[in-house]
Amino acid sequence: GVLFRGALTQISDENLGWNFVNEYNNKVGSLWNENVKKSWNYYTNLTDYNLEVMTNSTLQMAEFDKEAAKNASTFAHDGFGNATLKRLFKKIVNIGFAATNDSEQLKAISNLEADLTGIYSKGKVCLESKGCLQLEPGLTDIITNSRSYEELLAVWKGWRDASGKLMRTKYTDFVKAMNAAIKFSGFNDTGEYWRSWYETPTFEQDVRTLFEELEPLYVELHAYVRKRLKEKYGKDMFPETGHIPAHLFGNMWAQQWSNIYDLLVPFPGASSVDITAKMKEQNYNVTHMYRVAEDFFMSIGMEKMTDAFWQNSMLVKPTDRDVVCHASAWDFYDENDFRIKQCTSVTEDQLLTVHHEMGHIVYYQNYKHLPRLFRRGANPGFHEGMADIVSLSFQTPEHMKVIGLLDEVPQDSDSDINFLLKMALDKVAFLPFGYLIDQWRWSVFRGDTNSSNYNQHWWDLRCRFQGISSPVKRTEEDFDPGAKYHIPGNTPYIRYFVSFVVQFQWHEALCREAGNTRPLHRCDIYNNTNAGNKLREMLRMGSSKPWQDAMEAITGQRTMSAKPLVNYFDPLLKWLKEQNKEENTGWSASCPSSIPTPSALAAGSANLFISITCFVLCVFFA
Ligand SMILES: CC(=O)N[C@@H](CC(=O)O)C(=O)NC[C@H](CC1(C(=O)N[C@@H](Cc2ccc(O)cc2)C(=O)O)CCCC1)C(=O)O
Ligand SMILES: [Zn+2]
Repeated sequence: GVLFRGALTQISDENLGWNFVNEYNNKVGSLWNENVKKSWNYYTNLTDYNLEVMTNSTLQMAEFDKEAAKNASTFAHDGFGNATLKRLFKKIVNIGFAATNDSEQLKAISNLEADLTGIYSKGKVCLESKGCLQLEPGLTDIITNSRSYEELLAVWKGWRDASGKLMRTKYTDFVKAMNAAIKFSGFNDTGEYWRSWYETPTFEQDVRTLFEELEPLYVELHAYVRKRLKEKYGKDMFPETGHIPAHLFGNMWAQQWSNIYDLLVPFPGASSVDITAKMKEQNYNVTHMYRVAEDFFMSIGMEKMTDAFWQNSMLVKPTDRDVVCHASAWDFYDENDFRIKQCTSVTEDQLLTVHHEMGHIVYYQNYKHLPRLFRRGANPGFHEGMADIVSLSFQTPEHMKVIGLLDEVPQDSDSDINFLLKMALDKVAFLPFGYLIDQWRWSVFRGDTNSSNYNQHWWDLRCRFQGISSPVKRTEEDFDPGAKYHIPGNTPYIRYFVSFVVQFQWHEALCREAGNTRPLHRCDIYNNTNAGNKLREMLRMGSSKPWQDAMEAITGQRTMSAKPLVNYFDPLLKWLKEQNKEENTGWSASCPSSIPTPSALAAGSANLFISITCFVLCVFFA
């Protein structure tokens, strides 16, 4: 009977296949819910006990995944006719690190990730002026608001000493354990496994091509920002090579530059929106920020946040325990419990992050009807694109007026350039950063980069792609990648580069669907259910189909394209080229050999003082 046949040949009866996957879906309901709850408990209360409970749960899940994969392979699922059934089986057998037969490796992976995340989340820098500060909110506030070269440098270097520098050895072990485990899944290294989620053989080349298409726009923005920062900090502090010191951008990683918009305003006379000031003026509190975001999603036809969301989320930093403050959205796979964990403060940056995290929740809500194996983004970049898409509407002056954060909508071209520059400081500035993080990590996983040149390769990429350089000497004692959450947190990053490309493709398509007649950068899909319905068509697919089908559902195309992003910023590019006529745009591919430091600045001005004095005395006595 079935047993004998199952023993020697694989089961080809698809009805038995459906029984298997339906049973799997029911079993993982409580299993995944329990596992997510234990992760949530650790991330919102970093105790050893919660870590142990979470690690044990992760190991149990791995055992379950291995057993399910083994049973699934008794079916001839590759030969199944039904594409959906075939796809479900593929996801059941594709279990990543859990395929290892050495549970010590899994324990190491889980514990090292927790150790590294713990170092990052508990890291603090003690400044004589301000006491001891953690990344959020203390160090972030200084990096955002200080305009002192030296103060920024102290915080920038201090954070790297308190985070990445302490992670180097653990990270080396972490990579080794992950690469050893992933081999049991048939992948050469962890990077190959992560790229497999995009189901695109040419994925690595595709993202490089997209980056190269977008680089000219970035180079013009970089040249303009460099010119303005030289005016502010003095050109002596900038290396001859054309790079910009990494600590001057209002962001700890120089990944987005909108916090220094005040130093860069193209037309100070024209209107530009300082949303943070307006929020404070109007006594925004944290809950109101979440209500504003919920209102946007409901206005395009999405469901409201569930009661469980409001009851179970952690929306402000607790004062009585250590937590992972890095914002995140959580799906508990029970079709009702969806949460955000965020140490929310009342700023513009944070209001955008609220919309981002809630965007993830809206994706969870729109695929909660699917088998659990399909309750993910069409690819990881799609989940991030969905998280960001409403911010392209939300930030427009038109929408700022709708929600009362702007009194009048300016129509003059100067204000338009002001607005476009502000958007570019987030969306264009980010592109090389979003691209290079996993260039570094994929090369580490491949073994091309190892602990003898971690930092060297990191700065080679930062200098080459971002055109920024370290304001202080860096050695292999440092481990600057570890100062960025996603490296200790082991969250893949190319998803954000993909997101920043596809969100403009979708924005263009949704605005067309909404009958928008304004320029793309002024389009606001608020209150437009046609746009919302189009978006929902894609969201409801989850990961049940290849992402090309999901892309087609919104845009009618099946590929990623940089054109909508370039079109969106076209008016700005013209203006930037005009501004940069006298500039040597670009920078040398390798990092500067010498680093101007504040002492050099002091020495410089001392020399200046001496030479002036001599000049005066010589003239006088002559
Ligand atoms: C359980 C779990 O992990 N859930 C996932 C969601 C899921 O996969 O279901 C999740 O919540 N991931 C956290 C992560 C947080 C943030 C982030 O890390 N952002 C990047 C890059 C960036 C920056 C600006 C921007 O506009 C968009 C992206 C950074 O800060 O460098 C922090 C602020 C914004 C988003 C996130 O939400 O993506
Ligand atoms: Zn996200």
